[in-house]
Amino acid sequence: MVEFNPGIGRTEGNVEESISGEGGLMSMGQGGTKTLTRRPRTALTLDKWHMFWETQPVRHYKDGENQEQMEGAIDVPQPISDIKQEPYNLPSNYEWCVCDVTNDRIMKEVYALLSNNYVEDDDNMFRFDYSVQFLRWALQPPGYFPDWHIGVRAKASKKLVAFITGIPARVHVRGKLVFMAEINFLCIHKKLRAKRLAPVMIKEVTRRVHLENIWQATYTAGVVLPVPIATCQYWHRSLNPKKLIDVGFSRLAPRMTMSRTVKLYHLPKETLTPGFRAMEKQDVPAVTQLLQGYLSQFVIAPDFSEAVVEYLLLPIKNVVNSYVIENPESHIITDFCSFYTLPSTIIDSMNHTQLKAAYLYYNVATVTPLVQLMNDILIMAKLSNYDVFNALDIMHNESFLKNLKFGPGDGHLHYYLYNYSLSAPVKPLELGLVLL
Ligand SMILES: CCCCCCCCCCCCCC(=O)SCCNC(=O)CCNC(=O)[C@H](O)C(C)(C)COP(=O)(O)OP(=O)(O)OC[C@H]1O[C@@H](n2cnc3c(N)ncnc32)[C@H](O)[C@@H]1OP(=O)(O)O
Repeated sequence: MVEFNPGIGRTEGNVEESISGEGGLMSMGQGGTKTLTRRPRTALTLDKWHMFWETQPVRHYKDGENQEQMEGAIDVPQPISDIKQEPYNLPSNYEWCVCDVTNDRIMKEVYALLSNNYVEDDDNMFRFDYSVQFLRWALQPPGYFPDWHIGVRAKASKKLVAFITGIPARVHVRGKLVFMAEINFLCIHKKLRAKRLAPVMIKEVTRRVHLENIWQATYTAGVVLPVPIATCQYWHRSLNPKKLIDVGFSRLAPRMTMSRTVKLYHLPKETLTPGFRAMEKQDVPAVTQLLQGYLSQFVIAPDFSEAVVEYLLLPIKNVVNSYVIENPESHIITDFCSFYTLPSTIIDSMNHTQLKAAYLYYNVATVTPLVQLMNDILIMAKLSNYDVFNALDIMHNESFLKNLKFGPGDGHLHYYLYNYSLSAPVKPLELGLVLL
């Protein structure tokens, strides 16, 4: 999947070096097809020397991939008073800032940075286009810490050039409740790449998380770092095949015409399950119960309180869509499904600027067959003009993907834990956690 080109060598103007004295190796990736799986252009391989990651409390390849591991924290917590009180040093022409996500002007800057510099597919045809509204939702869950929304600015121009965020999360790991940070939206302006700024940003967010007495984190990435706890695959269900083919997201299959393809992906105009409707505030306790019951079977899953369910899963237009099935007679909520909205910019297309993608989020099917529930959610996405519906092969998703005409993408998404070792790797179907 990825290729390491060892010939690239050491880089100039190495930010991390100026702080920690380490050198800077860089690697280049190869092209692929169309899944955007948080894979930056510089891809990494298993046997690469990870100058930064080698120093971190994560599992390392030298530990032996299949060797039995201890389960639990790698490093014990330090006393808070021993934690470095000052931010890490940046090169002299840059400074830290907190990005106040409630501030429209600052969010415009964050949006500009991410929409021009965040994750692209290997061929640089598509780039994630997280909306301001989505970012606000993703970054302010109950109990969030404003100073975990970290920016780096150029001192002279004050231009925002890099970003990383954390949010607090309660996660069950093999039945044990662990307080964690979910780290996301690590982004460095294209002109500042390969200067070892990322390790400094990761160390700074780690420091701020530690100051809240939290010692574990979880994150996902398209790159292979030491060492994924699980590797998942994205699957894609065409909703608007003509546009997907036009913009190069998918190809016409051999011996298929456009009109046969359009017919193949046709969906009914109405959902099929009686009692299918949008989730409302009054459903929060029932949905929480459904989720808690369902998610308890997975090795890694969020601990959803009613407050978190209300925050994360009540529908917000163009951010998150959630549906329940209410039994028409008993009025009991028996099933739940949801997706979030993450469009991508189509980088160089004559006819289209944006790909509207829905990403499967959390589902629980207790009465309705999961495949039927998923068919209904596809119908809802189609009715709302999404172009494609994406799903990972986690939880029980594999059971319906092929049936509902999802096709496998080329990209993989790797899940990671920071400062937590698992006794064995986790299969995608043992994962009950979706990171945005
Ligand atoms: C307790 C609390 C703990 C909290 C922290 C938990 C950990 C959180 C970890 C962060 C989770 C983020 C989750 C997401 O947001 S995943 C999304 C990541 N973002 C993108 O892909 C956007 C486009 N790319 C970029 O903006 C840059 O290429 C980034 C910023 C990714 C790297 O910038 P750049 O290309 O200019 O590189 P560098 O010279 O500064 O630094 C090179 C070093 O950085 C390591 N690297 C490269 N990519 C990633 C990556 N995605 N996660 C972790 N490490 C990564 C790399 O292995 C090397 O270290 P080593 O191999 O030599 O050792």
